[in-house]
Amino acid sequence: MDSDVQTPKLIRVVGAAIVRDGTVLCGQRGHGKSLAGYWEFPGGKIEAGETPRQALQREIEEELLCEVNVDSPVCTSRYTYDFGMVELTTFLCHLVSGEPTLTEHEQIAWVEPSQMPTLNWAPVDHEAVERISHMVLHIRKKSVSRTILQMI
Ligand SMILES: Nc1nc2c([nH]c(=O)n2[C@H]2C[C@H](O)[C@@H](COP(=O)(O)OP(=O)(O)OP(=O)(O)O)O2)c(=O)[nH]1
Repeated sequence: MDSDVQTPKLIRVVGAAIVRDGTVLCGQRGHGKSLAGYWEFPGGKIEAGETPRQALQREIEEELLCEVNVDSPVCTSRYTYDFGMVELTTFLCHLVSGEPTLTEHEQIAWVEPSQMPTLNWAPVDHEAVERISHMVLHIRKKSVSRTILQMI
C-alpha cells in the first residue's frame, strides 16, 4: 500500500572538534548556505568511496586550509531537517600542520568548553557539544595536574 510518509534523504556528514590548548574550534555557517548562522563543527558530507576519517581530512584541508590528525570518534547523531536527515559523526582532532584559515564560514573561534553550549548550534550537534565539553574539561584538568606536578 502506498504511503504519503516518505523516508527523508540520508546525508552522512563528519565534523571535526579540533582541540588546542583546552579550547575547541567552532565555526559559524555562512550566508547562502543551509542552516546559515548556526554554529557547527567544521567538516562536511562524506563522498562516495571515502571513509569518514578520509572525508574529514579532505574537508578540513579544503575548508580551513590546514591538516588534522583525526582522533577518536565522539558520537553519531541524527536529525531530520526540511532538506533531509543529517547523520553527523564527530571526531576529536588535533592540528598537524598549518593554521585554520577562514574561507567559507562566517566566523571561526576557539571556544572554552564551558562556553560551547551557549552558542546557537545546528540541532544535530547538541549531543556532541554536550559530550565534547565534558571530555575537554577532563583533559584540561589532567594537564593542569601535570603542570602542577612539574612545578613541585
Ligand atoms: N560540517 C558540518 N555540517 C553540519 C553540522 N551540523 C549540521 O547540521 N550540518 C549540516 C549542514 C549541511 O546541511 C550538512 C553538511 O554539508 P556541507 O557542509 O558539505 O554542506 P555545504 O554547506 O557545503 O552545502 P549545503 O548543505 O549548503 O548544500 O550538514 C556540523 O556540525 N558540521
